Amino acid sequence: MYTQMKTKPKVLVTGSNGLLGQKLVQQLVDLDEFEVIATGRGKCRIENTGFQYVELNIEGEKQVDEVIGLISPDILIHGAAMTHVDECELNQEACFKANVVATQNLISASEKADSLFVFVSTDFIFSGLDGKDPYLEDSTPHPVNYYGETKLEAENLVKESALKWAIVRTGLVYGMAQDLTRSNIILWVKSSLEQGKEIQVVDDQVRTPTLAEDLAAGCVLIAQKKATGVFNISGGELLTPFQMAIQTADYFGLDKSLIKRTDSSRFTQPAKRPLKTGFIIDKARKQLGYEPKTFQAGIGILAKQIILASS
Ligand SMILES: NC(=O)C1=CN([C@@H]2O[C@H](COP(=O)(O)OP(=O)(O)OC[C@H]3O[C@@H](n4cnc5c(N)ncnc54)[C@H](OP(=O)(O)O)[C@@H]3O)[C@@H](O)[C@H]2O)C=CC1
Ligand SMILES: Cc1cn([C@H]2C[C@H](O)[C@@H](COP(=O)(O)OP(=O)(O)O[C@H]3O[C@@H](C)C(=O)[C@@H](O)[C@H]3O)O2)c(=O)[nH]c1=O
Repeated sequence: MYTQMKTKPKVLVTGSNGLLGQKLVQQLVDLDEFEVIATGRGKCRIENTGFQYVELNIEGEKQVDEVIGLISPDILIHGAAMTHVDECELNQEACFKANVVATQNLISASEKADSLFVFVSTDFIFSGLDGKDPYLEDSTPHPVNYYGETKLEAENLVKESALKWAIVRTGLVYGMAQDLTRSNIILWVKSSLEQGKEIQVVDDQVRTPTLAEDLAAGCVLIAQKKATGVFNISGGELLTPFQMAIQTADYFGLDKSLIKRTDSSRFTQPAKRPLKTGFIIDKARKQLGYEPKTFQAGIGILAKQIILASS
């Protein structure tokens, strides 16, 4: 279960088996400044060592109370969520439990432990219809899908709590990790083109795609500085998915003619996507010293990890 070591401040991570979670645990362990407690649903799927793993389904109020009460983390980084946006639209009860009820469980338990609560949120709290400028930390949210509604509701629970808190907003995270339960844009474009499949890709949605390692690095900076408030932690380039797909094809020398440009009126998914999101990241740059990789450099990092994973 868990052995009290109490030599360094304790950081507890939720969602450790996920894309962000695996990168976050790796960076926290490598930093060697914290005692790292990784929590996740079911068995540990992280390959590295140097941390303790505790099974924790955060939808269980009693289990959350027991684990947080026993560990009493100095910092809790809450990345766990139901992240399949379409699945969230179609199964709203499951989405509410995973994204709202679970967050309330963690808040209640953390208030007793007086932890710094770092909540990972999303650009999907915004409508994407507020004009061409990317979003600032104080922009007004208007979610257009249920996933976005639950993440906004969770943000408000955090803000209304008695906790010291930070909210990390990011968007369109891409990267490679073990046994992921969902793909991400570079991986699905690359695998589709390698299989000779034609893909319809929108060119009217705008994002600031974010390398998973950069998102993790932003969360680590907040933990190190015990920073509070809202921080936009994303890539620094505004790109459409079509532009991202073309850059991915060019990088891997794949057939660009398979990428068919479309737009949101013709390409629809079960859950509506906000049209133009993306973030201004000046506050994180100035206050945290955060500096993301370019999208090109991010693809290069993924390319190396794909080669390593297949060797
Ligand atoms: N990916 C993206 O593009 C973006 C993500 N975000 C936010 O970043 C955070 C991390 O996202 P990402 O790493 O990509 O997502 P993943 O889906 O890769 O990871 C989410 C993790 O949460 C875990 N989880 C879900 N429900 C529970 C539960 N009830 N108890 C315990 N663990 C649970 C999942 O467990 P299991 O592995 O068992 O399924 C999974 O490991 C999320 O909060 C997401 O909303 C924000 C913007 C963009
Ligand atoms: C699958 C697909 C997606 N797209 C576009 C739609 C969208 O803008 C972009 C990514 O679509 P996906 O459905 O893969 O990812 P999506 O669910 O939109 O990703 C979201 O995940 C959640 C967790 C977040 O918090 C958001 O920030 C965002 O990253 O690519 C196409 O154009 N063609 C396609 O065939």
